[in-house]
Amino acid sequence: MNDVLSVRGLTVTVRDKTLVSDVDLTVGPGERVGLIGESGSGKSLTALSVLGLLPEDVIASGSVRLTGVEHELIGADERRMSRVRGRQLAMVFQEPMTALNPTMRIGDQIAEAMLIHRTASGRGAARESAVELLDRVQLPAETLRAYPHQLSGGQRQRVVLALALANDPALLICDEPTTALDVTVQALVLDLIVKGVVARSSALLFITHDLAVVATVCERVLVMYGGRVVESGPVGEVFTRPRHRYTEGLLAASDLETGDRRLTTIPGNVPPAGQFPSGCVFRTRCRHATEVCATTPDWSGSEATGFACHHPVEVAHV
Ligand SMILES: Nc1ncnc2c1ncn2[C@@H]1O[C@H](COP(=O)(O)OP(=O)(O)OP(=O)(O)O)[C@@H](O)[C@H]1O
Repeated sequence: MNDVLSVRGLTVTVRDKTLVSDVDLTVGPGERVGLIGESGSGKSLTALSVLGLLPEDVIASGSVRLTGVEHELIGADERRMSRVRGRQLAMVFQEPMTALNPTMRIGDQIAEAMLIHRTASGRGAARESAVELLDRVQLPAETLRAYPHQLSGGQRQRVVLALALANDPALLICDEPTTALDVTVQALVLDLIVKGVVARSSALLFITHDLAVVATVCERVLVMYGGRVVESGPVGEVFTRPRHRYTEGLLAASDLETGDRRLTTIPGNVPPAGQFPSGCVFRTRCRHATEVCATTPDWSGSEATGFACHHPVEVAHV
């Protein structure tokens, strides 16, 4: 099947400085792909190149193709890109206020997103869909009449998600969507993002520096370092058998391995012989506790036959 997003040889420069080098990246239909890397590694510039939202002095070259869009996205003018953004291509950034109009009621903003792209037959139908969209992100119908400043950060980000999903995009790009939120609502927003894309069979490109979040949300991951993709593969493989020294470092520094001293990460599908006393019970205990994690099977006994979770596991004696 054709990829939803195909990025080939993406290079981003500012004046004579190269910020992103020769990035290849694909996202298949309905696939959830994570893009990780330390601060300044080029994750956001890669996403902004796809969205056509780079600052004026920053230049992208290479190729970005999106399913359902005839033309090349690199170099497309704003008129063309504004038809694609919010329709085939939607985004959720870290700060929800930047995506919302402070002077417009939530209901009107969601309805407008559908009317602009002609995905609703009229204002009445658009408002009906807006109520349904808000319900899907667990916000009551009264939210339609609210202004952004009357909502909490978590509620605003759920509105932004409802807006992003309003036109059933082929691809949703999220750039650190929960970083600015209180930890208590982070898990809910992550869960709603996954549910939202799964329900629409939309593909997801998810940018974060948080490896635990990628392990929760994504199926495949690409690791960026110094503007290049240095490693990629299924999340389970990359996080348990990293091939690149930089990925090993990222994993060592992440809270996949630190925190509560009762928590440890089993490197690989089977605990190495002798690492834990026989008769231990290994139980996955995910920080994020989203539905995605709740499906992770519990495993007990000293002879592992399969261990599906790459989150920290709680080790307790029987
Ligand atoms: N407009 C710009 N002009 C010059 N350099 C820039 C510009 N925008 C970004 N950069 C540089 O490009 C590099 C990559 O930036 P980018 O924002 O893509 O990193 P990132 O991996 O998303 O980091 P973070 O996780 O901190 O958001 C950084 O070194 C940054 O300083």
